[in-house]
Amino acid sequence: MELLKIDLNCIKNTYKKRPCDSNKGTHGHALLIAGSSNKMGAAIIASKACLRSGVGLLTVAFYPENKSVLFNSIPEAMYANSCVMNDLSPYQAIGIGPGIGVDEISLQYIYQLYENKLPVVFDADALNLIANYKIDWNNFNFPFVLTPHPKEFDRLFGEHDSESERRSIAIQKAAALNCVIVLKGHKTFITDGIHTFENTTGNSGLAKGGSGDALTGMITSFLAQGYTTLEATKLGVYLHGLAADITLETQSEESMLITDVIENIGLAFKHLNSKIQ
Ligand SMILES: NC(=O)C1=CN([C@@H]2O[C@H](COP(=O)(O)OP(=O)(O)OC[C@H]3O[C@@H](n4cnc5c(N)ncnc54)[C@H](O)[C@@H]3O)[C@@H](O)[C@H]2O)[C@@H](O)CC1
Ligand SMILES: Nc1ncnc2c1ncn2[C@@H]1O[C@H](COP(=O)(O)OP(=O)(O)O)[C@@H](O)[C@H]1O
Ligand SMILES: [Mg+2]
Repeated sequence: MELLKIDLNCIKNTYKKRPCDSNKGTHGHALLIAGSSNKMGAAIIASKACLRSGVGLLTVAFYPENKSVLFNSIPEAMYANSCVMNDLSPYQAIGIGPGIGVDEISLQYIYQLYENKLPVVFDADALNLIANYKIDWNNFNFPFVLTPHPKEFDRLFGEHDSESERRSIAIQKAAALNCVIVLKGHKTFITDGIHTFENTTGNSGLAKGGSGDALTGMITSFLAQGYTTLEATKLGVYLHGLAADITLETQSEESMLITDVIENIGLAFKHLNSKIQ
């Protein structure tokens, strides 16, 4: 199977310019299920990255006691009480997992998705819940993306000794589960079981807590805007890495924070737009 590079040429063919007569409804409404009392940072990071990636509306679902944390840091986002999150009709895409924890309460979020038809990004603790509670993949009758780092990948699909072993299992699993798998790392690998891609952007400034949470927000944003699971993951992974590379102009790989990277998503879009006629 040919390994295609996710570079500017590839992304130029994926990215659709924003129409000048659009409105917030045109760009979709994303639902992020993220954060818990000790990990509200994960929800804030994912939300900011989601909004910076062009979504029309964003609702974040988590425990009610943390409501003010969201409103104080992201006034653009709306809030849904995660305990009564049974009406998914307002949304176009769902991202679930960053910082939600792996207890029985968080498990309910996974159960609530069973009847859903919207595309879903499963990340972080959502992946750990699927692994810990041996959730049957047949419950997921909707398009979905898995975004594991190597440790999460091994929790889901068994221990592997090398990255090449993980890549070949990822291809098999993506084909069998009819999903897209994003195996994160230095050169993030993406597969839908038919095609394989390797990202060319990003640097070790991203090797810090919260970087993956931002990626989940970005991919969810692109799904809500109508990109397919494969397009949304390619765009998200490429722009996430490009924003980190642009951040090297003002920060080092050591000093870079994921919040700096999120602030540069705009420059990453500008760079991409400047290359498109
Ligand atoms: N500010 C926050 O609230 C943060 C919340 N986070 C959340 O905390 C929860 C736990 O996630 P973690 O990922 O930290 O914990 P995990 O225990 O799942 O994984 C952490 C370990 O995975 C390994 N790993 C990661 N990437 C690797 C790579 N490319 N190659 C080899 N090994 C690799 C490393 O050994 C690392 O210590 C998640 O829900 C996550 O979303 C984290 O994202 C950190 C920031
Ligand atoms: N050395 C590196 N070079 C390029 N990208 C990296 C590097 N290390 C980590 N990343 C990227 O940073 C993100 C880390 O995600 P993850 O491990 O889920 O972090 P967290 O859960 O703390 O948010 C992934 O997108 C990964 O590809
Ligand atoms: Mg993560």
